[in-house]
Amino acid sequence: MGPVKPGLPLSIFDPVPIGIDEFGMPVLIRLIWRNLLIGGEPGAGKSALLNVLVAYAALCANCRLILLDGKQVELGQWRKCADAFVGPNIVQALVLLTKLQKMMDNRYAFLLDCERRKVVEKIQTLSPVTGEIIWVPDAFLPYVVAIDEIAYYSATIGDKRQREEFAALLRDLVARGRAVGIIVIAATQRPSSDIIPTSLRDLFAWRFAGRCTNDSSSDIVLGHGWAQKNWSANSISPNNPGAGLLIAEGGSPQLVKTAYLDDRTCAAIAAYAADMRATVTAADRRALRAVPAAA
Ligand SMILES: Nc1ncnc2c1ncn2[C@@H]1O[C@H](COP(=O)(O)OP(=O)(O)OP(=O)(O)O)[C@@H](O)[C@H]1O
Repeated sequence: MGPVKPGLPLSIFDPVPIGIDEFGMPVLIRLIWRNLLIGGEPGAGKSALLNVLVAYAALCANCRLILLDGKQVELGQWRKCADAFVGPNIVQALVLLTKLQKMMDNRYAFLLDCERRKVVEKIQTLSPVTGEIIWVPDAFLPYVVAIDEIAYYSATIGDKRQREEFAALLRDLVARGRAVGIIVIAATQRPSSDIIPTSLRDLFAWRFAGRCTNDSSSDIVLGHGWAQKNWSANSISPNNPGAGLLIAEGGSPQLVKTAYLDDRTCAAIAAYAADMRATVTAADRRALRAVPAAA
């Protein structure tokens, strides 16, 4: 594959297409400065949605990927596109999240020094060559942190102290990571209050509930009271994987059927994205996006 042409990689700052609504219209969500919680019973289509989002992120030259997957095979196809891939190993997961936490603190210190509040796609600067005003990418790239099964790390493997440490680190990343470009997308097949306490759920601005076994599980993902207003993911047919209720920009649940990438398609996109990411070095990333301010 030849060098990547300007404009070809996607941008993590753009809205991400995830599926269609009841009218067949495309549904897009903006991931930057947001986190997404995905819940639902086994087979509801959580990993499928996670794969769609990871595929998009992999195709973005301006974001990095971190993957945690206790089963390894749900996100394993994207490991060549990722800066880090952690399987069923709580120690590695803790080391990784601790590093991310440190990076988050450093990024905040940087923003404070620059008197800025959040990472942006491009900033204006003077070209050292021509002296004209140009747009260049921000000093650091966003990270998409995808976790396929929170409960595996926070309630299954390791000892109690390690599980609690995982939960605390995750909560901190979800609570503080947005402004510095850390986007957490976390899935769980156990939407119960011990895995997703309200205080953690409420930190996720975007939420997707695939079919849930009862109204209270649906409320644990979407937020208390939605089932009472007839928005329950329990009403979704078990024969309709990928259908779910999404809370995003509009603030109210919306019925969505997510896109689906089969294994072959994921493999093809992952191979392409890995190639593209290897080609687009840090310098290329700057050059790709450094266009005159008037453009
Ligand atoms: N959007 C979709 N359109 C069509 N089929 C889908 C869609 N999403 C999922 N499926 C089908 O449902 C199956 C289960 O999906 P998936 O593995 O994503 O579920 P899950 O909720 O992650 O399950 P688990 O919790 O057991 O990991 C897929 O193998 C696929 O056949």
